[in-house]
Amino acid sequence: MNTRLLLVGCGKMGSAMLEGWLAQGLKADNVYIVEQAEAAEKLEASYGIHGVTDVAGIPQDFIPQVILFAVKPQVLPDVIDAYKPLVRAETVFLSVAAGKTIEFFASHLGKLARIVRAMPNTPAAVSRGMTVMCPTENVSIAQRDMCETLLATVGLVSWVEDESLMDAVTALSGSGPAYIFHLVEAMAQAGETAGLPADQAMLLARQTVIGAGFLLDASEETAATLRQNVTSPGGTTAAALNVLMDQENGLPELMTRAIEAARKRSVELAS
Ligand SMILES: NC(=O)C1=CN([C@@H]2O[C@H](COP(=O)(O)OP(=O)(O)OC[C@H]3O[C@@H](n4cnc5c(N)ncnc54)[C@H](OP(=O)(O)O)[C@@H]3O)[C@@H](O)[C@H]2O)C=CC1
Ligand SMILES: O=C(O)[C@@H]1CCC=N1
Repeated sequence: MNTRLLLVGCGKMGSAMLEGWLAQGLKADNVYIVEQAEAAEKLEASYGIHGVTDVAGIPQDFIPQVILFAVKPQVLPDVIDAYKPLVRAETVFLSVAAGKTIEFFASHLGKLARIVRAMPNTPAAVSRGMTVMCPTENVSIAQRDMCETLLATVGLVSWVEDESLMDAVTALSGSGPAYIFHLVEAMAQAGETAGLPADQAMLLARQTVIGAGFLLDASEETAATLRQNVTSPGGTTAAALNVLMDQENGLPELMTRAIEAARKRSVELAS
C-alpha cells in the first residue's frame, strides 16, 4: 500500500475506496486529493491526506504512479485537460467514471497516456468491493499488477479486454449495490403491508439481506442451491418464488429490464 496516488474527486465512490485503502494501511503521505475547498480541508483534517483544490497545488516532485479520476462523468470534459502535463510512462490514469471510454481519455491526454478504465462499487469501503478493469495496450504488466493490487485490497478484481463490456459491468456490479439496498426497502415495505410495525419490518429485511449475503460468502454452494435449501416443497417460500420467478412478470424479467436500462445509460454517458 505504498502506491503514490493522486485522487481526483473524493465523493461517494472516491471516499469508499479511500476508506478501504486507509483501513488496509495506505500511507496518507503518499496520497494527494484534488477536491472542492471544503472537502479538501476536511480530508486533510480527518486523514492527514494532502488535499488541494487544483492540479497546480500538487508539488512538482510528487510523481503519481496512479491518477484516479472519481469525478462525475459529466464533469470530466472540463477537468481532464489540466492533467495532460502529468502524462508520463510511470503514471497510469485510472478512471472509474461510468461510460467514459478509453478513447475519451486518449483524445484529451494523448496516445502516450497509459489508461485503465475501471468500474468499482461502494462495498469497497468495507473491503467487499467488485472492480472490473480494462487497460490500454501500453499499460505494462507491472502497472496492471499495481492497479490490481490497489483494487484487490478493497475487494475482488476482474479484467475484460473488450471495452464494450464495461457498460454491462457498470449496469451489474457498479450500480448493483443500489438494487440490493432497494430490495431491503421493498421487503420492509411489503412486511409493513403484511402487518408488521415499520421499524421491525426494516430490522427483519436488513438482517435477512445481510445474513443471506454472509451465507452466500461463507458457503461453497451456489445461489440456486442456497435458494433451494430455504424452499420446502409446498411451503411458504415456494409460494413467494412462484411470484418472483414468474416467466413474464417475475424478478428475472424485471432485473433484465433494469440492467439493460443501466447499460444503455452507460453507453449514453460516453458522449
Ligand atoms: N457512486 C457509486 O456507487 C459509483 C460511482 N462510480 C463513478 O465514480 C465517479 C464519482 O461518482 P460519485 O462518487 O458517486 O460522485 P460524487 O459527486 O459523490 O463525487 C464526485 C466528487 O468530485 C468532486 N468534484 C467536482 N468537481 C471536481 C473537480 N474539478 N476536481 C476534483 N473534484 C471535483 C465533487 O464535489 P462537489 O460534490 O462539491 O461537486 C464530489 O465530491 C462517477 O464518475 C461515477 O460514474 C463508479 C462506480 C460506482
Ligand atoms: O449511477 C452511476 O452512474 C454510478 C455508476 C455506477 C454506480 N453509480
